[in-house]
Amino acid sequence: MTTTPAAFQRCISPECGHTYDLSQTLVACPECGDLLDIAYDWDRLSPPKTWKDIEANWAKRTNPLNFSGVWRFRSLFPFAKDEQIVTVGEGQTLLQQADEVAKFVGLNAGKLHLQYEGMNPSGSFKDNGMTAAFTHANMVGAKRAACASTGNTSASLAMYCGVTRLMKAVIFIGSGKISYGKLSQALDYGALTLQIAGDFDDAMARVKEVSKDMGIYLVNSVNPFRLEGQKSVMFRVLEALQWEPPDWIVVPGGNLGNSSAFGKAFAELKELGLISRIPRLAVINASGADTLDQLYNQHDVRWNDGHYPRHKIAAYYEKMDADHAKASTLASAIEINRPVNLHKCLRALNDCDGVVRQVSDQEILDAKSRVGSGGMGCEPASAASVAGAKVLREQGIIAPSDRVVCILTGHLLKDPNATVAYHTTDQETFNSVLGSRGVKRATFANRAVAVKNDMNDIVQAIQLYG
Ligand SMILES: Cc1ncc(COP(=O)(O)O)c(C=O)c1O
Repeated sequence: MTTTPAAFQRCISPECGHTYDLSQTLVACPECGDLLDIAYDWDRLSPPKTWKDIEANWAKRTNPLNFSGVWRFRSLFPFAKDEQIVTVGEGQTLLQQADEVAKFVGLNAGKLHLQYEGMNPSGSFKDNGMTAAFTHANMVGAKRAACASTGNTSASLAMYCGVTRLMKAVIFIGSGKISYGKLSQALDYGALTLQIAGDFDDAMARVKEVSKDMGIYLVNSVNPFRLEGQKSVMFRVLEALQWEPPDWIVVPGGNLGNSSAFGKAFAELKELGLISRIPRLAVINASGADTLDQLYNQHDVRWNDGHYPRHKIAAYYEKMDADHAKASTLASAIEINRPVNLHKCLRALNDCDGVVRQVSDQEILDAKSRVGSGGMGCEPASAASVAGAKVLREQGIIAPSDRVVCILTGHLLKDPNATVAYHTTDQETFNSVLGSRGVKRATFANRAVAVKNDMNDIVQAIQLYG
């Protein structure tokens, strides 16, 4: 008789590979300190054999689990019983063909798709993973949940706590390191919000310590359950493309949870025989927070069957500390110098024949304005994906005929300051918000026209500019 459960936690290091029961609350392997995966013994779980098997599960949309764009794929991450799942209807997001943005990127018409994760209930992709972590927190009877955040994780956690009343949210943010849109969510949804002196990396180190000491459930993406939910972004992309994998997935890289989750999703889908080809993955750093790009492209750090060069990574961080280097980009959501999922991301890059690039704040804002002109828009960090796709196109790594999916991770209204400053005619506002970050011009600005409250002047302005 087997005693190992069909779903369990497992250390990602092949040298360790220790497994743990789902009932344990862990954010690192107790044996070796590396990251943990949720693993499945598929032979005992009778996984779906075809996409039709999966679709059959969601015929009943009145079941909230099938309404959720995350949980309707639950047969691909079966760690919870239906009655344990906590959902607020997350993941109702859209893959949209974007021909105007394709022109900007340098792709043929019909070849660029934008995955609008800003349409989630809290306005960012985080809800995909939060519903999964929150479900696990509920399974283990947590009463408090905590995170460090650049703003979107905290908004999402605060929302799940506010809606369900199942636990209390404790949020750590670096002081001055969060946009007002995101801060307003945490405050309004009733989270205990701790602004600590320091940046995200400082807040992350603290929340880990405090959670351990006080037995608070940690929902940052070091929590392996988060990434199980985030796999569903790729399931929805495939669904929208009639289950035909694109050539490229391009995603902004901050803590590297998305990229790690996407790589895991594709590796598992291939193992299950649901796809025959894995798309290539491009992870895009902001230039002011480029740890992955530096390690991958300058220091040749690779997954190497799980034997990644720890000494090189440690030396890089030691130098960063010695130099007192701090991340700095107006894409505040990815202003992170110590990405917690680095090792998993290296695995994803290996599995998806990946590439890493960095883009400047100027490139991010120009790309953002092109996305916005398409009518939905995104926050600055999200536009790193589009800016990165453009760079890869220019370098000839992405071909004009490749089918590319860029992930738009957060809603335009999360950070209106950057957007308004980009379009402003007021030099002082431009300089204080953008100029200070090295942004020199608003290439695609759509300036407001100042006009007297006078019928003739208004008509003239419309005739002139409209
Ligand atoms: C809008 C947005 N984009 C991208 C990221 C980075 O995602 P990841 O940490 O999965 O790399 C974040 C993380 O906070 C985010 O809020």
